[in-house]
Amino acid sequence: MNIFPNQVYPVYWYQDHVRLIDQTHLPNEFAVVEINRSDDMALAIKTMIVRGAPAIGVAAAYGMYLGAREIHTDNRDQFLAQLEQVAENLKATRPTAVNLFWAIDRMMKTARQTVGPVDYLKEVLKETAQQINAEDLETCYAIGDQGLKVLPEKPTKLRLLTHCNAGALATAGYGTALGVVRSAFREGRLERLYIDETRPRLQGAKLTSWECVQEGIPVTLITDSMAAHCMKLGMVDAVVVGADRIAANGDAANKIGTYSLAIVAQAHNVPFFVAAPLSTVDFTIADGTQIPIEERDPVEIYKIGETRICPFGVEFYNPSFDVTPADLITGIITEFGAVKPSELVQFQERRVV
Ligand SMILES: CSC[C@@H](O)[C@@H](O)C(=O)COP(=O)(O)O
Repeated sequence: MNIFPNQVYPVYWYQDHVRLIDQTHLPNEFAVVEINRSDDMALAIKTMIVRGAPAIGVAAAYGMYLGAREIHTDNRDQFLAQLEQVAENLKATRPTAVNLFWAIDRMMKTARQTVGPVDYLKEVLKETAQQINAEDLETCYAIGDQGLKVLPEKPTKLRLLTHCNAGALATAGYGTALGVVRSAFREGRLERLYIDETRPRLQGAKLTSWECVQEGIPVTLITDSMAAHCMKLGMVDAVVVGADRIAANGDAANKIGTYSLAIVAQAHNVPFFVAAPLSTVDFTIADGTQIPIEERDPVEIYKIGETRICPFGVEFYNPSFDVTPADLITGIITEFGAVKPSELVQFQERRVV
């Protein structure tokens, strides 16, 4: 079931262009933007019109095809050299979510390995982007199913807590962490979802709560600083979050605030799950110290709406992600099963590219 109206998805191919749900306007306005050029896709990723690790991977795959379409040469070597430039431009948008790099590398590898004239290569790139899009949706459903197997058996109806938006909007549809919540809801296993508002960009308040309201999922919004209090009162049975990049040892980068949530969960003996596709696992890095952390414009923290909330003269630090060490994670829920962080390497061969 698609939670969006009129066969719209967060990222999808429509006739001869890509359409994106503009996530900067939700929840007040549901707008769809058309993307025809690779540069515009890069800008949409940078400005977070499209956001969330799997969704920016899908968007970047389409960005590669749009870029390929703009290259006018019949010479294969020249085509591949120019496509490399397109890839670099798209890779320079956001550094943390590895899905972006995974999708671009997969597209580049496809182009290099495909035999035939340039026009045929372009056609294959379009099909590959569409395949990445379709695969991501299937992967989310599988993560939802796998999550159901490892959520606590008691109580029958669970009170879950999530951070940021790892929902349909952050993927090709359905979601990873919110996919698990969604599956629990559909199976009658969800009492309530608590959502951290997720300072500073408020993806929890603006996006996750919007998704839940669309589907009738019972939801309570809290500020990030309330999670410990809620756990102390016994209001939370498990935490489920997404990830932007998971190292080979299971350290997981996700939206800023996830790490403190994991510490709080451990202090209260609340299981802490990370739900993510294998495209989010970066087996080339041993641990989380090697994950690049994006720093964003400080305006995100010194203004709420149009109002400045602090005096002039202060300095700012605005890291957009943090890394939760593997030992704070109860299980990593992938499309192939949920495992302890230390067991993640068993899936290495199953990762495409
Ligand atoms: C399935 S999305 C998982 C993560 O990408 C999500 O939790 C997150 O941190 C998104 O960050 P964002 O900065 O909004 O792109």
